Amino acid sequence: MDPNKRPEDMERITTPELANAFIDEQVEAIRAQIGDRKVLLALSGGVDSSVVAALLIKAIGKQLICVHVNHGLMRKGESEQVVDVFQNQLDANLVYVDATDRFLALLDGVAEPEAKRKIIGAEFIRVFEEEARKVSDEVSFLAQGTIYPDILESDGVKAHHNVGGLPDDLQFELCEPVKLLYKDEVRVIGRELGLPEGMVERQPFPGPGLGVRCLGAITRDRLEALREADAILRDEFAAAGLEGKVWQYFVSVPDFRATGVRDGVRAFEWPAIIRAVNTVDAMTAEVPELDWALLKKITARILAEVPGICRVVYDLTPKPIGTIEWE
Ligand SMILES: Nc1ncnc2c1ncn2[C@@H]1O[C@H](COP(=O)(O)OP(=O)(O)OP(=O)(O)O)[C@@H](O)[C@H]1O
Repeated sequence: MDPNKRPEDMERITTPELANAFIDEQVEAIRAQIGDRKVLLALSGGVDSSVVAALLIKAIGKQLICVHVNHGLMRKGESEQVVDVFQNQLDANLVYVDATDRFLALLDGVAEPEAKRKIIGAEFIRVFEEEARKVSDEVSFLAQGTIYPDILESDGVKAHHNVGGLPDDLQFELCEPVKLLYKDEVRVIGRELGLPEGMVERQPFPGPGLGVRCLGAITRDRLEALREADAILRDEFAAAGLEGKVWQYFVSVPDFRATGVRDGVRAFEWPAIIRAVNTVDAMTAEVPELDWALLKKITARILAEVPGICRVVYDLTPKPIGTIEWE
C-alpha cells in the first residue's frame, strides 16, 4: 500500500469523536516510529505545523524540539502566541529565534517582489539550518506539516517537502503525521488537541509574511505601520463576526505617500490598502461587499491609531485580474 495515498474508505474527520480516534491512533504510531529518539520541527504558528507540534508533544513530549523563527515579518502578536501556547501552556521544548535584524538587513533597499521572496525564503532555510546543526547529533527525525493537498500537488510521487532545502549532510527521517488529511480535518484535530481557536482557524498567511505586504523596499517604520493597521483590521473583522467567514483579509502599505491634513497641519503619509477576498480554490477570488459602517470604523481607527497612515482605501479588484497579494 502506498503510504502517500489516502485509503478510499478513510472516513472524513468531521467530529470530535473521529478526531480523538485519529489522535489516539497517531500517538501510538508516533511513539512506535520515534521510540526514545528526538524530532525537530519548524513551527510557524500556522495550522499545519502547530497541529503536528501539538500531536508530537502529546506523543513524545520533550523529545520534540520546535524551532520558531521570528523573521520580523510576522503579524502582530503571532510569535508571542507561539511562545505562549507552546512554551507556556504546552510546556514544549521550543527554540525561539529572533532573526528580525538579519532579515531586515538583507532586505534593506530591495524593492523587487521576487527578489524579496527569494531573500526571505533562503534566509529562513539558513536560520533553520543553523538551529538544526546545533542539535543534529541528538535528533533523528524531521517532522513536517505536510497535508494531503501538498501530496496531491506533487502528483503523489513523493511527499512535498515543506521545509526542504536542508543540505545533504543534514538529512533526517521524516515524520508527517497529518499527511493524509485535508485542511478542514487538520483544524478539527487541532481543536481537540486544545489549540486556541485563533490558531486553528488562522487564515492563510504567505511564507514571506508581511514582507510582501510592505510593498517595495521595506522600511522599519512602514512595516510597523502595516503591522498595526493589519491588527486593527483583524480585530474589527473578528468583532463583526467575520473571522472564518471571509477567507482572507489583510492590509498592504505601498511605498509612496499621499497628502492629508491632520490637526490643521499638512500630513504627507502612506495609504493603507485593505484587501479582503473570498475564494474556494484561490485560483479565482471575489471581493466581499463589506458593511459600510464596518469599513468606516476600520478607517477611523487606522487613521487615529496608526502613526504614518493618512489615507485608507478598499481594493475592489477580483482575481483575475488582481492576484490576492499585491506583490
Ligand atoms: N517563521 C517560521 N518559523 C518556523 N517555521 C516556519 C516559519 N515559517 C514557515 N515555517 C515552516 O515552513 C513550513 C511551510 O511554511 P508555509 O508558510 O508554506 O506554511 P503552510 O504550508 O501553510 O504551513 P503552516 O500552516 O504550518 O504555516 C511550515 O509548516 C513550517 O514548518
